[in-house]
Amino acid sequence: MKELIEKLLLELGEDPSREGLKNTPERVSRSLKFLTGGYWVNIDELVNDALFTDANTDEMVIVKDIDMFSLCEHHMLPFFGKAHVAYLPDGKIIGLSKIPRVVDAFSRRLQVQERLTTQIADCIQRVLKPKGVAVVIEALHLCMSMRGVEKQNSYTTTSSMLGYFKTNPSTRGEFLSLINGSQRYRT
Ligand SMILES: Nc1nc2c(ncn2[C@@H]2O[C@H](COP(=O)(O)OP(=O)(O)OP(=O)(O)O)[C@@H](O)[C@H]2O)c(=O)[nH]1
Ligand SMILES: [Zn+2]
Repeated sequence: MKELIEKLLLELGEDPSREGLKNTPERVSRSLKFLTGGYWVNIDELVNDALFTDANTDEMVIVKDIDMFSLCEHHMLPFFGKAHVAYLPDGKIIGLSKIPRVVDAFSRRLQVQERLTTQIADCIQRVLKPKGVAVVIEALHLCMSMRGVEKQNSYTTTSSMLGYFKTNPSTRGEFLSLINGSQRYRT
């Protein structure tokens, strides 16, 4: 990858041997590997030690305002914002930290926001088998703000509702009202 980055710098009209760029191919390569590290995450290993039996919890669990950073697959530019994830337990709960970890595992790839949203929901549904899962992501796409159509404040919201969140309007309504005071709206 380092050689490719060096070639890219040349194509851009830069001098890869100048002081500031000398280690750039190495840095970019490390950085890109981190930003796409989600391809190598084994989701089952990630969550399996943190699934707990709990017959008493049957109310909605929500983790909201999870920072997410991803790369759009069309331009390889960042899109970033907040993810809100909820589930309705059915005899099992998941370690809370695993929810942001699942968000990271699917964010750190080349993505479109819609697919990222469904992958997170499908993953939680598959490993936890709850009565329902809801995921909402609000994000700003740099490919729409620093280039292209150049709109600075246009957030994109996507959602994926499974189980009760899809079939039961009051469950969906409760989730949406609980995330309505989310960080993005407060700032
Ligand atoms: N649906 C969806 N589209 C996205 C996402 N990220 C970027 N895009 C869009 O992907 C499209 C790619 O369109 P093209 O016309 O092939 O690319 P382009 O000429 O660079 O388009 P502009 O961005 O309009 O300049 C653009 O409309 C982007 O806004 C995403 O997460 N979801
Ligand atoms: Zn893009």
